[in-house]
Amino acid sequence: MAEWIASRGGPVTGTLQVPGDKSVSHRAVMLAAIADGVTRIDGFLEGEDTRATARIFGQMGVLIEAPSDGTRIVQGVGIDGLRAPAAPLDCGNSGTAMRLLAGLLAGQSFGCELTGDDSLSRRPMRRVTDPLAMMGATIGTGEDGTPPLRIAPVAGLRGIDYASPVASAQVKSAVLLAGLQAEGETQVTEPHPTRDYTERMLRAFGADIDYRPGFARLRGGQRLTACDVQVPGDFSSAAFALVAATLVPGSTLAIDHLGIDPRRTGLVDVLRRMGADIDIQNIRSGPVGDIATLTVRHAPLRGIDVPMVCVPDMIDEFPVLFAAAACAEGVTRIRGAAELRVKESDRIAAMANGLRALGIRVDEVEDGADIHGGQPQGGRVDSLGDHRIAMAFAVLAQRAEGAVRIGDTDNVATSYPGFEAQMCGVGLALESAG
Ligand SMILES: O=C(O)C1=C[C@@H](OP(=O)(O)O)[C@@H](O)[C@H](O)C1
Ligand SMILES: C=C(OP(=O)(O)O)C(=O)O
Repeated sequence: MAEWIASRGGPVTGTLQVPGDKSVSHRAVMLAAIADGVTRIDGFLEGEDTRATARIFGQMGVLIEAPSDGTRIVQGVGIDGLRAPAAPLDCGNSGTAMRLLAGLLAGQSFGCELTGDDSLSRRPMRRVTDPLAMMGATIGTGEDGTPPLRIAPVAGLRGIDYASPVASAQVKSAVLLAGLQAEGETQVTEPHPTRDYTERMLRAFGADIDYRPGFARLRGGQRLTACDVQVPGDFSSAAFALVAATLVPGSTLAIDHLGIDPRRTGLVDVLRRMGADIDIQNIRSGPVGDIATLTVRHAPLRGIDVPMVCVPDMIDEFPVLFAAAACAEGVTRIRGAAELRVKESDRIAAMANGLRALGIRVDEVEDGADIHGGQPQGGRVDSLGDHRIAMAFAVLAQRAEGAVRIGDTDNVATSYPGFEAQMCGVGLALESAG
């Protein structure tokens, strides 16, 4: 099991271009595979999660070439062209892969099994299997609605009008992907708008889909047409360097070619409220949302009450927000974030325990925490195999009094391959242990 030692580095400086967006990369492969024609994907995230998605379509007879890093050429087989896989489909660590594939495969005429690693095997799947069952799918789960998912062949699905109880782009996307193959219309409403890449990309692939924040509707039986995809940099990956540059005195960092969709950039709003100095420049529009250059300079932070309305727009950024809050003056209060408990780890507990080990007071509640900012000490923390927890502590260590040893860091490659090298390149002190 890999470990890191992270400690105070120099100021965070230079220009960075982070790897491609994970959400867009998953969807690009999925839609390209079931479209008619050949799709070229550039900027594809070479992470373990998105590679698992590509591998799974290979198992179902889709030819996907990788002429160079970050490029995929997908020979689409059409919505009715997937072949029954001979073996279980391993989603690895990826909730996005498993939940979206559950929707995409629920209406197929062949059965299959979706499996995952230990972390994914503990995550809740009823949030997708319940609405898919309402559409006529038969999906068996393990105890407590956990993976593996055993999807039975069906003769057809029927559209539904689904009011999702949870603000989750994965749930919305699973229902829409099933709806594409269902009879009649499928409609999804959300308690709070979430990232709309599935809607945007379905439209780019030629589907007739009606959507606005918190709402999407499409007609079943539509075919998709291949459409080249240029994947922007992943804001969730950029968040680590963004916070590191904010925390370390003397820093000025530019992050280029970054997706800045408002459903993803809640952290920018929250950090600015805490006192951060972040500029967004050179905004240009792309098919999956605007891209821009972010420039961030060091600034002292103060604790705030994080507005609950921001939570879905920064759902993957909470680990690194905990790190920022630990170095802020005063208390940062997070509420309405219970979803964090069912990610790759229980991210509230993982961050609270790690911060306490470094001398920071954290009062945990079911749906959040109060983080009492102070001076983090060196020490040992466990990332519990969760990529974002590992990266968040590497950032926090840049302000710690003493080295921070971070356990179980292998899964960083699921979302941010090359994190160590990129972070060292802009000034962070981070090395593999032993
Ligand atoms: O749809 C997506 O690509 C994602 C949605 C979010 O999950 P939820 O839908 O569970 O909020 C996010 O945490 C995940 O990293 C990616
Ligand atoms: C929650 C995450 O991903 P997923 O749900 O795809 O495993 C994440 O990347 O932080």
